Amino acid sequence: MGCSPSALLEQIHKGSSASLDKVEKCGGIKKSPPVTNSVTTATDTVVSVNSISRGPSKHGKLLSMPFNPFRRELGRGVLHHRKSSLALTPEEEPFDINRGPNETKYGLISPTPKHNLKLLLVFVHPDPVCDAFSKAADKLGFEITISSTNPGALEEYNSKFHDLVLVDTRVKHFDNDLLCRSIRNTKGSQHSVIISIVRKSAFERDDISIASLLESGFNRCILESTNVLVCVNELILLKHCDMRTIAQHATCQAMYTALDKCRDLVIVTDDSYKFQYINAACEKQLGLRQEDTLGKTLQEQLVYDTVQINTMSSSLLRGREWSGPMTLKRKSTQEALVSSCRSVPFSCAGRLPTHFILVFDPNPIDPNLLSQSRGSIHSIRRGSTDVRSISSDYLRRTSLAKLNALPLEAPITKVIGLIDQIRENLGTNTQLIQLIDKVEDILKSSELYVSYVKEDYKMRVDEPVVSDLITALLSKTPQPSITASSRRSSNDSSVFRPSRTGLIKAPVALRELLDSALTWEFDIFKLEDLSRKRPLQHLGMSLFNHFDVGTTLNCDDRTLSNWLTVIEANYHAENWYHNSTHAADVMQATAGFLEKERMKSIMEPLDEATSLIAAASHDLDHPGKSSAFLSNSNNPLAILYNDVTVLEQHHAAMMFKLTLGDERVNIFKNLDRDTYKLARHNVIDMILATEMTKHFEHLAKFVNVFCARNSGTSEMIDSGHSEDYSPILNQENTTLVKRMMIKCADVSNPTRPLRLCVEWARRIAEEYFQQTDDEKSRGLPVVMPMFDRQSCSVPKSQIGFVDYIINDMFEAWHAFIDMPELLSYMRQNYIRWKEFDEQGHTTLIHIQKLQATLLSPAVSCISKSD
Ligand SMILES: Nc1ncnc2c1ncn2[C@@H]1O[C@@H]2COP(=O)(O)O[C@H]2[C@H]1O
Repeated sequence: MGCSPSALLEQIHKGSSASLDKVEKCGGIKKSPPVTNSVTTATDTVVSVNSISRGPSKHGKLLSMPFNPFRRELGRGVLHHRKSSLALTPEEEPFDINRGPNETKYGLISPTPKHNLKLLLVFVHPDPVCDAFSKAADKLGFEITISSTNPGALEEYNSKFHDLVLVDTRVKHFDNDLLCRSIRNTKGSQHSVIISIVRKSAFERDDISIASLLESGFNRCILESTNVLVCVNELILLKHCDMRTIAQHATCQAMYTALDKCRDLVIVTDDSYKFQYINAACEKQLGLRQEDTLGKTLQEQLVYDTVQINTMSSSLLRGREWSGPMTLKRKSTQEALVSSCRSVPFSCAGRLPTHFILVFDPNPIDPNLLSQSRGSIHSIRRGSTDVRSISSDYLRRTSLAKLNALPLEAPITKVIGLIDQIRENLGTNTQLIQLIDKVEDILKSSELYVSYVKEDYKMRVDEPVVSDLITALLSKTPQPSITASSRRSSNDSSVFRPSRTGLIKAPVALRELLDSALTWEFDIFKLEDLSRKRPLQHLGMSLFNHFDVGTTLNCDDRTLSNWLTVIEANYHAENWYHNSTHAADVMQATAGFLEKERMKSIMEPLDEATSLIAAASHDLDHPGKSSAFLSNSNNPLAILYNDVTVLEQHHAAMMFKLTLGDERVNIFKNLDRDTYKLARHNVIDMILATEMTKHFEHLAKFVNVFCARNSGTSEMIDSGHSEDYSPILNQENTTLVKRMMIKCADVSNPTRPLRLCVEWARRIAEEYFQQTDDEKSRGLPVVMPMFDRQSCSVPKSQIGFVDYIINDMFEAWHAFIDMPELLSYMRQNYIRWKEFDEQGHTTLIHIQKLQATLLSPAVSCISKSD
């Protein structure tokens, strides 16, 4: 589009902040009723302004512009203290950051834009009124000429072309009408404002002399005054209303001339698409005549498809520009043509758009070009218009082009690029094109997974205890933490103190137990017992050895052992659930997963090492309280992490702080910079993935990539192992696997043998109950009221946990990693929880009794010694 007529039009309307109220030749942009020459008193505060359109313009289309100078001045202080924003020239206009969108500054065309305003005072007898106006003009920086004779005044005017002429008409010393007519007959006088000063009494009777004054060419009559301030006020009004309007008039003339000469097709409508103006190119190319279009709508005359209009309206009515192809009909031939359209809303008054400007490219879009990629063109040829698809295609193309031009390579840009390629090859299959369009629209959403959780999932939870649990786990409520002092356990230390014996030599029973460290039935509670609550130290070293982590990190055993010691010391032994036994359990599960063939084929040694490290430290320094509790207690950690992923951020940060804080525990010290960076990234990413509020996001991403070929996870499970899908194993997908792995390890307890599963359930329930107790005693909001030790049904909570969190995740995970034992334990345990519930074994006491009887072999290892 060559020159930018829409911008030109905007200049006129926005710059003037005025409404264009009259199009003489053929109607036009209407907003306010036309006003006539009028009279104001110098003491009036509200000013009505006369029309200054004198004589038909060349194009005959415009205009007079009523304008309230106070509109933008209210609340801005005394006018003469600053340059007014109602400037006559662009240079005068100050930069105003508070300017609204409809008040955008544009220059006004003015014959002599930069000069000081020139005032001619015509007073036969200079008197106090003359004096007052003279002083006022001086204050405003006008260049003043005073004349006391008629011919003298004319001569002065002819030599200086004053912007403003004030004629004392109170006494008929000479023919005021004649003077005014003579000035008006001077070439260029249309740029001058001529004002008659009349007596106060002139308005008290029906004075026909006023009418005759206006008739002879005076713009306005104002009242005599000897008060300088009143005169200042009057002159300001004259400057900003009358004189500015002249400049606006000139600007409009210029702009409309430009519009009539430009090649683009320009249409101005009101907000109901009634024609207000069409330019010459529009008349010529579309076979329309301005006269015929007046009062008619765009739909009646030009655009027949309301869908197109509606699409455009949704943007315009919200004050936004719109662009897209539009199918127009040539009046003369009834031929349809598709033209690229840009439309802009603007407002003459108020905030809502009052008018729309539509600018069409003069070169119609070649329908064949559209048909090459979209089936929709066939409908255009037939005369009907599948505009929605054309339009969306056009927008897609432009947005894609923009996207491609950006120096970005996000997965979504790649995907959208691929989708576009697919669309290009779909030929005329409109159904598939529509599907692809839908897919693209959905993918463009930034909340791809979150909304699924919000909308659908939680609503299905009807059991109160489950609802409490799921809401607490999944809700993105802030996650503060407890105070630093209470975070330390009695034996912990953030600085490593080397043990005198160096590497710990495990007793035989413990070593024997560790021989089974890679089995899914591994008895972690026995390890807790045998290791005297240092399971992480022993199991960790054993697993590090097994996976040769020392070699991968180029790190000696002592440092690895020291690291485990420090990490374990920074778990809170007093926590029922989130202690180092849980860390060891997660590490053990991770090791079990890493042993599987599928994982071995994916994981590099550094992946294995960092996965074990992440598992061991994933809940480091956990305060034993849920995120919601911590949020409500305004803990410094919540402040530090701005309530976002507080605990997980802290676990990860704490791990690096401890590790890097002492060379003797720094297991990364021998890595080169790049490897360290990668290791650090891996560990942080995995720890952060354990945040439950992102549970479904991680699960869905994993399922999308690794289970996508099958219609659902259950199908994959039932059909056994899925050799049939092999997603690309790039770094991004490996990351998804590692996230899923640590997530599954983190909540694997319901998939362990019943004895272990029940003990974990008891421990987590105990931790939740303690939280509820704490909340009550501290007067904090009770986050999970159903987790009350008196009334909570532990089996119900476990059934819900499996139903809503565990089942889908482990089905998907099994489908990937091939561990049927996960599902069989999960299902057996589930049945047992149902039985316990039916039998009324619901409270912790009941569960403990069951542990002592039914689950007795583990009794000695699973009871919690202090
Ligand atoms: N058996 C369980 N019953 C209920 N909630 C559990 C169970 N196991 C784990 N969780 C919750 O799942 C969460 C996973 O992340 P966290 O380890 O931070 O905290 C864990 C517990 O809040």
